[in-house]
Amino acid sequence: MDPDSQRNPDIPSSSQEPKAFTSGTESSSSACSAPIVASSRPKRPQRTHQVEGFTDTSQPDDPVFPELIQEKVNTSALSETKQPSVPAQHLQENKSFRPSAATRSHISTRAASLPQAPSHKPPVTHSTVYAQRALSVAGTSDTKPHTDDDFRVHIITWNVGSAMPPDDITSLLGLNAGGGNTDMYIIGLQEVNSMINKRLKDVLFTDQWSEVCMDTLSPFGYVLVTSQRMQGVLLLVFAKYYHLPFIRGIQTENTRTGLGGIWGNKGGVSARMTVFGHAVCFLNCHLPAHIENSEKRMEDFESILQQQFEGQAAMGVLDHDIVFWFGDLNFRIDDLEMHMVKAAIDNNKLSVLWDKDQLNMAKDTETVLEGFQEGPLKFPPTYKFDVGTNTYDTSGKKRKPAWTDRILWRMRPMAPANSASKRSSMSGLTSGTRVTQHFYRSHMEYTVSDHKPVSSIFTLQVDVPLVTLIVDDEWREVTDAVTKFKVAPNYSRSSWDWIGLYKVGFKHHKDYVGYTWAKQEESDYLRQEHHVSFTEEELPKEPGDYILGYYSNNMNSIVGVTEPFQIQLPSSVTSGLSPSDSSDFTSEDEVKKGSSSSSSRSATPTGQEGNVQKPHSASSSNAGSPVKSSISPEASVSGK
Ligand SMILES: O=P(O)(O)O[C@H]1[C@H](O)[C@@H](OP(=O)(O)O)[C@H](OP(=O)(O)O)[C@@H](OP(=O)(O)O)[C@H]1O
Repeated sequence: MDPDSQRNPDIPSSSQEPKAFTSGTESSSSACSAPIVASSRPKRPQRTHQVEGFTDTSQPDDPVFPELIQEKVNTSALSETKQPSVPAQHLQENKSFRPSAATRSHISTRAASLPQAPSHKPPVTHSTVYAQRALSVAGTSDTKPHTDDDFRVHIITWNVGSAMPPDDITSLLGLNAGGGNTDMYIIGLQEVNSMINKRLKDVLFTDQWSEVCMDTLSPFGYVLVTSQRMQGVLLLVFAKYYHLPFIRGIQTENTRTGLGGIWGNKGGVSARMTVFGHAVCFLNCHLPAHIENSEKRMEDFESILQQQFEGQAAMGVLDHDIVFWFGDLNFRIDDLEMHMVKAAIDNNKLSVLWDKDQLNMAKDTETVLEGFQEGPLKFPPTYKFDVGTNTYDTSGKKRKPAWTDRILWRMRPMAPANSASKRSSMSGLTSGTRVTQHFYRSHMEYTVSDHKPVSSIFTLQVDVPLVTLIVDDEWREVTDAVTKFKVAPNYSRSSWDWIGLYKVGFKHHKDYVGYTWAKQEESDYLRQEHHVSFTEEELPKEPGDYILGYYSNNMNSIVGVTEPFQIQLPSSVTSGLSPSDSSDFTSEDEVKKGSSSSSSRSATPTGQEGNVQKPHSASSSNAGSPVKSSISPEASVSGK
């Protein structure tokens, strides 16, 4: 019988599917960077004006020119802040955005070929960094709960109007109080001075905007991960330095849409990467100006979306698990006269303007905008101001105020379960990912440009693993060979679940070198945490890096893993025991030993509840290397 086909008939097959979160999708087949000049783009049916999936953004209630929001320093939180003297394991980032985050608390410090999070935060000389992490989101009226498990992404967009950077951007970055709790900063600028002589200087040296951002962020432990510039459109991606090993596959692209696609004064620059295994794309756009160009803006956006990232992770913008789209999108407020717009702003009636915002209107009709979400526009229009003031345009142009500067996001939709497309196999990718917007605001205090900057903080989370295994980072004695495990409340256990011991570099979940049943006594049912141990016979003779994997009998897959840890037992233990030395087996087990060859891949121990007493455990200590189970859990089950 094929053990892999032995699903528990009581469990519907859909619920037996593991929810894996890995990165990478098939490349879209769309043509590379061919501008779309679609005169009539597909429209989609009208829907109610509502922000899909938006949970909350907590901006102060429609203040007109709000005063700088007072930083709320939570003193009780402060008293609990993490100081650098706290042991390393308590300082470890434990973000659920990372795979198996909860399993990381055991602090494996082993270097091994499997990806692992930093075992501890390296010493930080900036003494306030840890204190700051416990504060509420800086400079905001954030009311969303967020924990250390969140991966925090702070996005800023600003049309800087060819201005020099201001001396101090700490409040823009939320660093003046409570800073340092963000994991990544994404800064999208437009109209960075790109005069020829300035560009030449910027090629030789770093441009001043990049410089000021780096200077401001580096004391807080942020480093520039990547940047992309297309004339005045600049995208900067920063991350905490200890995330660098987990930010991979970085690629950048740009699309010119100015002058029919040959000039880069308008267009989009993007950076894609996997962040802890999740494919994320950041897209900074400067779309055409002027009220009458709404349709052109959509066309250009569609053209920019044709960007294809080359290489192994060849994919388009919308193939990413999460896309953040921001910039001077240049949409304006239709219909309403200038005085009505200004009255709405002055009287704090911004909602009057929402329905006339061209982007909001386009969201209802444009297919290409489907899935893009945006928080409510509770800040006043960020364009157009007299430079150096908070006064809307008094020049001869008399531009109507507009929310030109925007930040949106999009989760990759799940393919229908029965879809035959290539992506259907990845349909679960984003099912457990959650993006929460914590605030969406403007920054009125910056006056160097005719636009105000806009920023937003997001937290990214994925489901925690169904089973969390906790193990010490070294097994030097047989008595160390213990693991604790916790199961998620929604996890359906089977008494035939087992925990396999794998040598790092294993190729298949059946390549365990030893295993033990994930026992659960009757009296255990309400316990959160369980203990199991490996006996001497189950331990490998070969020292090296190993991991434990929890195999779910119901789901036919591994649903929890540890990071690599080291096994190095004393020679007295590893001197060799013949299989017959194991006294753990019933005579029936002994009879069945022959069914599992030590040289072949072990059969999946998919135990159907049979009429044979399960062994407590099975021996893996057979002669030869790599050590294979001399008897698999499967072999111990009647009828196999
Ligand atoms: O000519 P391109 O390269 O498209 O650049 C445009 C023009 O400079 C616009 O000036 P004008 O109105 O004189 O044509 C300006 O509009 P405003 O002067 O209204 O700001 C736009 O600013 P943004 O709207 O910030 O993009 C800017 O993007």
